[in-house]
Order: sequence, then C-alpha cells, then structure tokens
Amino acid sequence: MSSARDINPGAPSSRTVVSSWGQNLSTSPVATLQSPTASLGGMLPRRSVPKLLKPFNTQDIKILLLENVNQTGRDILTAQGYQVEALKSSLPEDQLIEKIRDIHVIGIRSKTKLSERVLSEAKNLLVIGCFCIGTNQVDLTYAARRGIAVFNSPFANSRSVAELVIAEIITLARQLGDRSIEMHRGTWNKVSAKCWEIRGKTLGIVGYGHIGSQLSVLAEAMGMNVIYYDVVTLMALGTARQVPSLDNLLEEADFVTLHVPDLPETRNMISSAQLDRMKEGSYLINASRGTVVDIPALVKAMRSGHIAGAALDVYPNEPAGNGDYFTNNLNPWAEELRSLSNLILTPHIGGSTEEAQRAIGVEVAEALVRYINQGITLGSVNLPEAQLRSLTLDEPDHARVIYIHRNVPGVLRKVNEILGDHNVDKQISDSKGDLAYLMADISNVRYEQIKDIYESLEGLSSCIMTRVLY
Ligand SMILES: NC(=O)C1=CN([C@@H]2O[C@H](COP(=O)(O)OP(=O)(O)OC[C@H]3O[C@@H](n4cnc5c(N)ncnc54)[C@H](O)[C@@H]3O)[C@@H](O)[C@H]2O)C=CC1
Ligand SMILES: O=C(O)CCC(=O)C(=O)O
Repeated sequence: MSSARDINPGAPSSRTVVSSWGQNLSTSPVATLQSPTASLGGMLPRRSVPKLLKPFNTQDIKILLLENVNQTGRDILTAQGYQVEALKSSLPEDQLIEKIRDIHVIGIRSKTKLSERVLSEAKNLLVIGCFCIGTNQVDLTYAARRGIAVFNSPFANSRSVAELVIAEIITLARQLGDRSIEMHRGTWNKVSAKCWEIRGKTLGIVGYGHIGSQLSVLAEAMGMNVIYYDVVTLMALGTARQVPSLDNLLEEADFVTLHVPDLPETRNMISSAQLDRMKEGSYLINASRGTVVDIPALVKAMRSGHIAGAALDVYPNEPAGNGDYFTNNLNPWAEELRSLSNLILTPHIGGSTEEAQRAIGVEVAEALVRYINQGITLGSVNLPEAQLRSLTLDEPDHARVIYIHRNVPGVLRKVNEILGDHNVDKQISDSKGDLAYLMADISNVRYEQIKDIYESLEGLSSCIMTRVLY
C-alpha cells in the first residue's frame, strides 16, 4: 500500500510533496510502505485495516539517537523505514547544534541538554523522545512554543531505581562498600561497630511518586517503617505514613531517600540546615537529580560523623560518556567526595537495567512512531493530548490535517473555512496554556489539493506548525 496510490491512482511516477515542516521532499512511489497490519489484509474485513498515514516517504525522516538508546527502540524506528543514526554517548553542544539542524527526530536520555539555544537551531525538528523518566534536560516550554512534541517513559525504570535504593540501604547500614574496597586492597577488617540490621529502622521517602511508592512497598517487606513527605497528599501504601513537613521527616528517619524531580523548589533541597535536622548517625540517598543535594554541605556533615553514610547516583555535572571523568574538572568537590568512607558513588545507573532499558526503548519508540505517522500526542509531556481513530484502507481520498497553533480566539473558524471545501469526517482540538492542537480527518481530498491546504494553514497568523498526513 503506497500512500501516493491510495490518494491518487493517477499520480505521476515521481512526485514532490509539501512535508510537515514546509520543505519540499521528493518521494518515490516505488518504495511501498507497508502498514504493520497490512499482512492481515487477507484475514480481516478490509474496513478494519488501519491505513498507515505518511507525510512523505519515511526514508526521508532522519532520526538521531544519543546516549546508547536500547536496541529495542532502534529496531522499531528502523523497521518503519526511517533513517536512524545511533551514537553511544551524548554530544558536546557545538556538535549537537550541527547535527540537530538536519534531523526530524531526536532521542536522548538524561545527559543531552536540549536548551532553547540548541532547539532554536533545530529547524526541521518535529519530536523529541526522552528515553528516560526525567525531562528536565529539555526546555519543554520553548519546545512547545515551536510545536515540537516531547515524549518520555514515565515509569518503565521506576522498579530498577527502587531496587537500587534497597541495595544501598543495606550496603550503607553494613558498610559493605568499605569492607569490599578493603578486601580488594588485601585488608581483612572484620567489624560490627556501627553496622546495623535495617529491620525496624525508619525510611523517610521524599517524593512519593512512581519510584517513592514502589520503594515504600519493598522497604516494608523488609521490615522497615516507612514515612514520606510529598507536596501532594497521597494515599499511603501498606502501613506507610505521610508526614506534614520535610523537617518532620528529617527528624524521624534513619535513612532519608530523595525521589523528587528537578524543579526550582527542589534545588539544594537538602543543604546544611536540613542535614543538621537529620538524626545523628543517619544516612542520605540521592538517586533523583544532582541538583537536589548541596554536596559541599554533605561532605561537611559526613566528615563530622553526623551523617554516617550516603549514596549518590546523580551529580550536578555528569559526563557525556563513559571514561575517567569523575574529577574536580567535572565537579569541584569530586576528589573530596572520593576520599570519604561509607559513601557509595554510582554513575547515574538507577534506571540502567536490561529490563528497564528494553521497556523504555519500546515505549518511547512506539510513541514517536504514533506521532510521526498519525499525529497522536497521547503521553506527550508538553503538548495537549489528542488522538483520532485511524483512517482505514477503504478511505482512500482522506487526509489528516494537524494544526499546532497559538491558543487565541477565532482560530477554529478560520481553520474550518480552509477545510470547508472538504468533508470534515472527524476533528479534535485541545489546548494547554498558550498552545492548542487540532487534528481533522477530511475526505474527498485530491493529491494536488494537499499543498493548498498546507499553505493556507501556514498562512494563518496563529500557526506554529502544520502537518498534512495522507
Ligand atoms: N537515578 C536514575 O537513574 C533515575 C532518576 N530519576 C529521577 O527520579 C525522579 C522521581 O521519579 P518518579 O518517582 O518517577 O517521579 P514522579 O513524578 O512519579 O514523583 C515525584 C514526586 O515528587 C513530588 N514532589 C515534587 N516536588 C516536591 C517537593 N518540593 N517536595 C516533596 N515532594 C515533591 C511529586 O508530588 C511526586 O509525587 C525523576 O524526576 C527523575 O529525576 C528517575 C528515574 C531514574
Ligand atoms: O538512564 C538514564 O539515562 C536516565 C535515567 C533517569 O535519570 C531518568 O529516567 O530520569
């Protein structure tokens, strides 16, 4: 099923169509693009086979995947016929800017900073896939202003983070890191002083979202008492108990673990005053974001013995790739941290398990394909969420119009005037702040009319981005 022939059987054998972003892209009718369900064509009534919408030949879609995105995600994108370039690490800003000018889709994890400066160079960019939970590395507001959708995977690695934290609680309580380092150096140091069971100890969870609540269940199963603090009132799992303030939590917990997003309010949320409030001999764990803990204050509290141990998985500055980078050049206190005992340092591996990475690869890649091919925004973190049921194979002269626009009065009237020569079969429109997203499936569209529709919509003063899929 080639999209060109579905629309217009008489289409010339080579054609140029207007793409979603206004470039002229040459497409070849010889490259037949199969819907994933096309192979079912003989078994199902024709009406139930969704039509795969294509703005143009998928080989024209260029995707850059950074930070070793899992093979599951790469396979899904490659199977669509997109051009996929996958790199193992992130890129320095100048190289990123160079690459981003040319691509339609970028896939990243937590290291790649997609700031306004970088995104303003991304003239063709349609969508960003964050193959992780956090989206703080992307300027979401600017992306929305440009009509660039952002997707993430909201919980596929939550369990992996929670399990890491459980491991760290026991490791800190038993000083396992230090004993192991000593043995690697040939030193036998059998001690029990200040080594504890975790049974009956209190775990204080800051941020009771996907990770915090999962951790709560695991910790209780191991005999811990769980308290949590969150800005939102949330249902307690098991016998966990929400406390009214961060101070309450710090004063009561033997282990404090942080699971909040990077927000202006969470930056240096744990500094000298909060560390002083923590119990003598208590422990701190941070697997959220490096900005949440004031590290020099933590170093001081650990040197004094007030904090008996800590585990850090995240840092204010993290290197783009693997190597000998954890030095003062990266963060000015790195070498001091490395000299402390009972301090577990891990290189942002909370979500780094085979299970999590495979699941994230599938989830985010599928969201990207749905968005590229059909304009569906379900799960987007910065655009209104909208979907229309698929067009089917018995609707050959249909097109899907997607109009991302400023949320100002009178837009729908103007859009419907433009679409008015065609039958609007179904339409959805939703807004989020200053931005609105409209999808309309129109029928009786001849191939030659697509360019006119596209140009008329692009000519409206409210336009941010227009796409016509057919
Ligand atoms: N180390 C790693 O590899 C990973 C780190 N993360 C980090 O963990 C963070 C948390 O992840 P999820 O649990 O999935 O997020 P979530 O969004 O499900 O939960 C976050 C919770 O924090 C609460 N919160 C927000 N501001 C707060 C404040 N000022 N004080 C107290 N509570 C506050 C929210 O109400 C929410 O309940 C992510 O934002 C990400 O930065 C996530 C995955 C892997
Ligand atoms: O695995 C990664 O690269 C990032 C994990 C993380 O911090 C997240 O999912 O927010």
